[in-house]
Amino acid sequence: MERALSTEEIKKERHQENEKALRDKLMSSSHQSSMAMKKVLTLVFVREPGRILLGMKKRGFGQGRWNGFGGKVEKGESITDGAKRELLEECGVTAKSLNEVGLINFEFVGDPVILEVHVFDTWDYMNSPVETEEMRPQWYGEKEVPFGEMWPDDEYWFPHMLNGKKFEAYYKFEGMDKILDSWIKEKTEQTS
Ligand SMILES: CNc1ncnc2c1ncn2[C@@H]1O[C@H](COP(=O)(O)OP(=O)(O)OP(=O)(O)O)[C@@H](O)[C@H]1O
Repeated sequence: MERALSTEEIKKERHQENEKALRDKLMSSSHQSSMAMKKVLTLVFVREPGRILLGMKKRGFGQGRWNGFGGKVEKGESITDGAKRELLEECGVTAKSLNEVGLINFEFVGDPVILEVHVFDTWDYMNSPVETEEMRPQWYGEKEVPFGEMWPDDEYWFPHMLNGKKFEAYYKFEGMDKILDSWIKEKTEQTS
């Protein structure tokens, strides 16, 4: 017959259980981080007083949604060079300078790839936007941004950008429409 455990023995057992739980947690998180892959992307918004340039994505990831211009940073390219290249390729605009406005990490349930999106804006650019195979550009008043036809995260961080505030944010998606978890923090510096 099993005898009752003493208080000391119970404590020891609990301690061992906690240790094991902690070990499992650490192992699974280091496992995850060794599995996790990052894809570095850019997102650029052309600004003018009171209005912002958006593009309707005509194909690929985010098709059918209004967004800024951007895409994957290529090997050997700096993030800002990648941002400028995508802006030019997607709507014919050349940014003379870019302001860093935000950094967003996106996670999709079931996908080990984390998207690290570097968000920029520019007030200093050349050429009028033109439609390309990838994007149909359109100016929107800052108060008429069509959040209903954009990525659902946009409505949370756009106000920070429109107010000239830098931010860092995280969104965990289930599918393309549902945000399960998120945080956002504003940086103290002003961008404009
Ligand atoms: C999940 N919530 C999101 N909210 C807002 N914006 C998001 C986003 N997720 C991705 N984005 C942006 O969408 C573009 C995709 O670019 P994407 O077409 O994949 O890149 P690129 O043009 O290099 O691809 P191809 O090489 O043509 O396949 C890129 O600007 C990226 O920053």
